[in-house]
Amino acid sequence: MKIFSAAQIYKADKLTIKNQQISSEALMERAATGLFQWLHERLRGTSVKIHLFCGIGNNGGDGIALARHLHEHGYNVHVHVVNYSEKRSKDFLINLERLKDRKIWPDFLSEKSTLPKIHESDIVIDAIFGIGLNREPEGWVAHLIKHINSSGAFTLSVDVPSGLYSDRVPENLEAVVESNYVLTIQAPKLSFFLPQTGIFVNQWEIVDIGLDPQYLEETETDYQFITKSDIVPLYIPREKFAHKGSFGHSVIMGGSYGKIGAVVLSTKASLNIGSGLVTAYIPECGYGVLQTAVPEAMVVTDDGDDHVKKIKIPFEPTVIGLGMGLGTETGTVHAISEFLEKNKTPLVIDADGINILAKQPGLLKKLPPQTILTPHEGELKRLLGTWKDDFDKLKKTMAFSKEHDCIVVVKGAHTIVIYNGKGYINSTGNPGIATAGSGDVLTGTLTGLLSQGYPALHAAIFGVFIHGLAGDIEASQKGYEAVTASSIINNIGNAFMALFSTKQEEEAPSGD
Ligand SMILES: NC(=O)C1=CN([C@@H]2O[C@H](COP(=O)(O)OP(=O)(O)OC[C@H]3O[C@@H](n4cnc5c(N)ncnc54)[C@H](OP(=O)(O)O)[C@@H]3O)[C@@H](O)[C@H]2O)[C@@H](O)CC1
Ligand SMILES: Nc1ncnc2c1ncn2[C@@H]1O[C@H](COP(=O)(O)OP(=O)(O)O)[C@@H](O)[C@H]1O
Ligand SMILES: [K+]
Repeated sequence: MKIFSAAQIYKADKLTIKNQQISSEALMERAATGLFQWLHERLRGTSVKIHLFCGIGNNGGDGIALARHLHEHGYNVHVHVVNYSEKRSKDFLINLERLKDRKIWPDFLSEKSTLPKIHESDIVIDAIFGIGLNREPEGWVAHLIKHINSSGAFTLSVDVPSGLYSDRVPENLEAVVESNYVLTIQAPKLSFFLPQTGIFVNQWEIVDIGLDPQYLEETETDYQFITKSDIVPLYIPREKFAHKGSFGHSVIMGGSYGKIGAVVLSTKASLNIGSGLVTAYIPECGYGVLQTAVPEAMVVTDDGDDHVKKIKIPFEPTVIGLGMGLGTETGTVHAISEFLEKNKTPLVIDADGINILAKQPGLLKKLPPQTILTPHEGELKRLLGTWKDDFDKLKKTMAFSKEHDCIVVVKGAHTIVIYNGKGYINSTGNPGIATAGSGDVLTGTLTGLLSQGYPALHAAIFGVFIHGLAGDIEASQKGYEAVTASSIINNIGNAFMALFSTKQEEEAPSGD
């Protein structure tokens, strides 16, 4: 699902009006109808008090038009126009007149107004600012937003939570509506998915207003929200006469005294995602553990007892996943540097592997093309240095990925795969996955996909999705707290099954 910029949405808007020969006001009516239907299906005519806070632009226009529909169906509506500017939009004014024709008189809020009382059991519709927000709200509007946030009332935002930009972090985080639900017009916005701005969006859903399909289809976007329909086509089916050699040989390299479990997890994940053969490359101390914990895997031990210190792999692997639990002992850093200087095998690099690259950035030039790096925020900072905010972080990661021709998997609640100037935002996963070792499972997953011949970018996008889905399946049965890295591995198979389930389920264009 594409994530369009505000400028692209405005362009789609214009083209739709031209190509479908409809007025902008008719387009607003489509939005209002979609919003109304969503609410009406859930409220079913209840007498709950609904406060609509409407700005004076088209976002406000959507709100005013929605108020009319609600009123016509007998709802108890209270319309407050947030009069932050004299520059009212044409379609706002048309809808305001229609409202007045029906004898609904909004109250006009300005700097001097007393704020309306909002009871906890009321509903707030937030249509103050949409994607037209281009500066911080004035003090009194910020104050109103704080008032809404502290009311405790269920808050539904139209298009975006008011005060939230689609592409940058607001200066005053108290001047942003904390939405319970966002009904977003046509496509989600980038800010919904980043930690600093996504906190204002609890759940979201799309209201489809039928913008020009050709434009939507043909326009390239910097970011995509990756859902099941993007993932299924990436799958490589297994052939009947395939044998284990057809699915490659993964090496999982890592571990040190006290951190052998990281390699166990990656090794198991690599097997579970379908790697033909898996060899764990570990220091001597982990031999017994590995052989016992993962009988399917082979083990090659390093000369080092407690940590890796001289890398010798006695065969040619298909792919190597390295770094989990590796440590950064001087001997290990030296061994990894020496190894990377000569290595030509495709790589997935995580954890201490990334930390070693950060310490010796010269090694980045030696990485094979399209090496996959899987940093969490801390590791990414070591690689890139600091950033101003989440948007700057993405820009810097894109530049880094371009410079070194690597795929960067920025891990988080919405993991984002960055490559070739594009960002692929994952839709699966839950806070239960924020648990020790889940990153090791991800590295094993990606390694196992590369081993089977998935192109590197596909492996990253597909693997991140399956990993999150496996965690979702576990959480749906056990709750967030009980999700462990091992339980994610155990659900990889179920995640595949869910991907190809023939159960007729519609893909909901929504997220939380
Ligand atoms: N195709 C679609 O997607 C459709 C979208 N639709 C809806 O339209 C919405 C976008 O509407 P919009 O362009 O009128 O902008 P909106 O957000 O209402 O702001 C209004 C104006 O406020 C101003 N302003 C900005 N910041 C400010 C500030 N801090 N304090 C004070 N003023 C400030 C700024 O004007 P300025 O003063 O800069 O000239 C801005 O233009 C969109 O979110 C969706 O809900 C639907 O109608 C159907 C079709
Ligand atoms: N709030 C969250 N929601 C969903 N997934 C999360 C969340 N927090 C972390 N994750 C996922 O958990 C994994 C953590 O990886 P990492 O920090 O490397 O853990 P470890 O080092 O313990 O293996 C990543 O895949 C990340 O995307
Ligand atoms: K809004």
